[in-house]
Amino acid sequence: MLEIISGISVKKVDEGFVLDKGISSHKLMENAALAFCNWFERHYQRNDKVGIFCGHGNNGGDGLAIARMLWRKGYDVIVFLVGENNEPSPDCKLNRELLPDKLPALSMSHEDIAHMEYDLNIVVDALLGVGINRPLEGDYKNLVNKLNSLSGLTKISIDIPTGLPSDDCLAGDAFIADITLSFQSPKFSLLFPEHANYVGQLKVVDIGINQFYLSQFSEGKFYVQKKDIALRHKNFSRFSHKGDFGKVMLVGGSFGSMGAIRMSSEAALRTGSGLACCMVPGCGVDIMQVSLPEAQVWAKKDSDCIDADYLGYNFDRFDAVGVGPGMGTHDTTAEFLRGFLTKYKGPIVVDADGLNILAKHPEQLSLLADRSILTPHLLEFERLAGHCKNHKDRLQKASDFSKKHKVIIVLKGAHTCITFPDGRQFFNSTGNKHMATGGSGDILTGMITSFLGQGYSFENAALCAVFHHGLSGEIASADKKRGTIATDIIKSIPLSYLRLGIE
Ligand SMILES: NC(=O)C1=CN([C@@H]2O[C@H](COP(=O)(O)OP(=O)(O)OC[C@H]3O[C@@H](n4cnc5c(N)ncnc54)[C@H](OP(=O)(O)O)[C@@H]3O)[C@@H](O)[C@H]2O)[C@@H](O)CC1
Ligand SMILES: Nc1ncnc2c1ncn2[C@@H]1O[C@H](COP(=O)(O)OP(=O)(O)O)[C@@H](O)[C@H]1O
Ligand SMILES: [K+]
Repeated sequence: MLEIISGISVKKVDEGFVLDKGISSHKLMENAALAFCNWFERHYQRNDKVGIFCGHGNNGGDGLAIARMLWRKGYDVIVFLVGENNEPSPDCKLNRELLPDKLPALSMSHEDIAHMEYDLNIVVDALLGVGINRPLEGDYKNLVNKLNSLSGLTKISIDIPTGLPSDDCLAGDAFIADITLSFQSPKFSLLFPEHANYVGQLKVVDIGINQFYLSQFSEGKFYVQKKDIALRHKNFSRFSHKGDFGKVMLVGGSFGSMGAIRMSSEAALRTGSGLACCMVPGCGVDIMQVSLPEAQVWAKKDSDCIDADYLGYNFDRFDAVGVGPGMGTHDTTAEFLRGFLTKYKGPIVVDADGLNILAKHPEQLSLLADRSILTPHLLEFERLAGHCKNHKDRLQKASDFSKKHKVIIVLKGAHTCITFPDGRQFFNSTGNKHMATGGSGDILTGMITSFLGQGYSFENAALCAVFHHGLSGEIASADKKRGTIATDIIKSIPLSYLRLGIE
């Protein structure tokens, strides 16, 4: 699991690793540059004209090393030097000296920036990295704004777009990248929705600092990738029966909103549940039975929403229950939820209108069993936890809320963040904007409930479900892009398992 560490710690990791392993900081920079070039070679042609803009710190040093390596590989490279009035860092200085004589390197004066006209296909931003300690000013600011105004070329940031602070929200200007290639672990602020347009696609490349070493600097924040997830799955044997795969109940739906619970239920089945039963109002029985014959249905005749009469049902026969999709927030439904939370002490997932009811009746929060999983999107979270100034504040509030109520918060969005009561936060790496389509959250509810029902720990259920949900979204949208709809994501759940070699 990749550690997400603060900018200050990056510096300590860097210095400590160099001391501990007896390698030079120059060698570490060479590793970083090589990792960048290996990635670059896989994506770009040698006839592309590459402009590499280098500052006076170690980020600039990376850019200079990259320029030298790409030029040696036969790329058409021009280096632009900025901040020459500042004292360069030692490794930046060394890499300036190591630039081959024949490689064009231009010092950018004030005037050059104002009148810059080069025919480039690719701009590489190696101006400033995690060492930024104030908003951009002077030449750096002018150049970043100039580069941002260029269109029709690919813009790549090294480690972090110049101008973005590594742990805080942006104040001022920043480079707008199409792709950001972050070294070793993603910097915290790259995961904030406010910065999405600056970061573009996020890639993380290994530069050889091992995770064991990094874990000394752990701040309890992790970036979850494919290799972290495969091992968290349970193995089922040749003799496994329906019971081993779990019986789950999905509660929700109301007149005119039956699609949500239908999708949650199908997602639970596609995730592998042995049995899925849905509890719906009477008006939804035909819809469920016709559209999802694999699910059992339990309902009260002639009802339009789940009400307190549903409390007579024996929920204890289920291994896990998901509650909320399409359920509405009627008073009688709130009464049901109060009774249900009092009665059922197995693993639960609360989503959508279940969360909206909790926001309207905060006294019900104390009824949640420890480690209940709540899956709010950003707005649902604010209804529960109050207004958030920005994403950093929101993440802190998620941590406080999780600790206070001893629940797991799955804060949905790009890089969905899973927060545990002990303060750990896991950021997901899968998914894309095409998942921002009605119903995709209902699918996640079904998936988490399914994993809980299969006997996964709370942690593994949340992590595996969020990862597969995102990967299913990526697979579904590969050819449908903007036309992707939620049911496409459900159909791709089996393919997501296959990508991880899980049968
Ligand atoms: N372990 C790792 O991950 C590795 C990290 N590596 C790389 O190192 C990068 C971090 O390097 P870094 O610390 O030298 O910082 P960087 O941002 O290049 O320059 C900071 C300089 O800029 C200045 N300055 C600050 N704000 C400013 C402003 N607004 N406008 C103008 N100037 C400003 C400030 O000086 P000041 O002016 O305050 O005296 C300071 O001297 C990291 O992002 C990664 O690319 C890899 O090489 C290897 C392994
Ligand atoms: N830009 C994005 N990148 C990655 N995942 C996204 C993005 N937008 C939305 N998602 C995912 O799609 C789901 C949307 O959930 P939600 O907002 O509850 O939708 P609904 O209420 O329509 O079911 C979440 O799991 C979220 O993480
Ligand atoms: K940069």
